[in-house]
Amino acid sequence: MRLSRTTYPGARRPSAVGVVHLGLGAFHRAHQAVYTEEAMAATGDDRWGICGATQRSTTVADQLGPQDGLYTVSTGGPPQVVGAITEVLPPGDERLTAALAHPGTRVVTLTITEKGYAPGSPAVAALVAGLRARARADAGPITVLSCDNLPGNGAVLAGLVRAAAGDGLAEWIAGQVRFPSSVVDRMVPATTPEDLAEVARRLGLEDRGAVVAEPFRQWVIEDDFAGERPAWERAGALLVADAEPYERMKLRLLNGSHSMLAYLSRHEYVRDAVAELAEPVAGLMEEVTPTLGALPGFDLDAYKASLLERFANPRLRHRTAQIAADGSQKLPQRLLDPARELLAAGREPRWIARAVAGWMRYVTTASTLDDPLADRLRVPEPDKVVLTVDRLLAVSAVFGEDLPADQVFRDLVTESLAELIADSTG
Ligand SMILES: NC(=O)c1ccc[n+]([C@@H]2O[C@H](COP(=O)([O-])OP(=O)(O)OC[C@H]3O[C@@H](n4cnc5c(N)ncnc54)[C@H](O)[C@@H]3O)[C@@H](O)[C@H]2O)c1
Ligand SMILES: O=P(O)(O)OC[C@@H](O)[C@@H](O)[C@H](O)[C@H](O)CO
Repeated sequence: MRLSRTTYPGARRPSAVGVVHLGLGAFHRAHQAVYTEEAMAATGDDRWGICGATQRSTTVADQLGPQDGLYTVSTGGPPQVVGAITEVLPPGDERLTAALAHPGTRVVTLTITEKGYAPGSPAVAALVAGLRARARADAGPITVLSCDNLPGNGAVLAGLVRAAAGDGLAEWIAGQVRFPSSVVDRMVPATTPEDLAEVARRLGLEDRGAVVAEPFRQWVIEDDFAGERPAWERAGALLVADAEPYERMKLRLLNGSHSMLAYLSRHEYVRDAVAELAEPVAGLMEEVTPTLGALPGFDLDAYKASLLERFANPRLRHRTAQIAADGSQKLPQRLLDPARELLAAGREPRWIARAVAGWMRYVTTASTLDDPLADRLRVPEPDKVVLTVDRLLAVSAVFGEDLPADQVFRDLVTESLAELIADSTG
């Protein structure tokens, strides 16, 4: 029997939709939806049901629709049923515009992946159509909250929305919409068939929308809302004036290390890769530490140690291939920004160069390349190190104009790539 509000009548039943979410993947279900569920439980304010939409495929709608939006999150103990999602819309569903224009909707959250922030993104187009309808309906203020792994994600999204909306909507957006940045953290691998089988066994019901996550979770949100919001702080979210120091720490230490593991290891899962690569990962973390802003009272050494433990979590089947995908969209904020800052300070970003060389080996040797810039990342003779480094550094959408011109960086990457190729052929 399948999980649904009929077979599991005890699930939370929000009284209204208060949040619209774009990009209803595994991460939203294990992160923002859980915070929202717990905020409703803590306050008794049940108006914060989530209307979730997908832009790319009908898979999630097919999984969650027949389950009335219910699914489970497993972090080690028994699967927990989450009832916060009340509507699931497949790509192109016209109800999305109506939901964004409804006065009860006060917040839009997004997890549309890094490439979802490219100009012309369908998610941004859908958001702008909804905001236009909301302005016409005079439905009141709304907060647009990016939850993707990008620096300054609020400002980036605001820029895309303003550009797509044009002058006609500019005044309304300026008065009615806020775009706070937020930093999100919880490792949530794509669900595997083994995970689904285990959840079915433990729950006694089939759950095709199940997600498996690590126990740790963090959400740092800039406290700049246009109107009401769920009391996420009651579920542990941190409301701050400026998320940037958290963002640097998380993107550079956690996500930078994740990418290094994905490109330097041949293991299928992160948990095994980290056993092999503990030294380079620790080296990378030390190397980027001078580029992190001050976080008074925060124990950085404990955080770094905890990351190594989190990566090694034996319950997580986090595939290195999933993290390696879309590298052209991830390298700049995870590895290249800190490299620039280290170079400017006269330091050699050796471990970053090694991770970048790992990416170069990966994009030139992978049998299929899952990356929006895949066509530009093909190199005719991948065994020729200098040529490969030349060709890939010239992709300015990834490396800008400055890094290719930096001889120290070029030499470090060339040396590392030569070593990696020698290691894999020798
Ligand atoms: N999974 C994690 O551990 C994790 C942790 C922190 C942050 N995040 C953030 O959440 C994002 C999504 O992760 P996930 O695990 O849910 O992935 P997922 O593959 O399960 O879901 C991705 C969602 O993004 C949508 N999407 C993909 N490409 C898009 C595009 N070009 N335009 C608009 N929408 C697009 C898909 O339709 C899907 O709904 C990540 O890219 C990251 O920014 C994930
Ligand atoms: O989800 P992505 O594709 O942006 O990146 C994969 C991982 O590096 C990342 O998702 C981490 O699991 C996450 O950022 C942990 O909070």
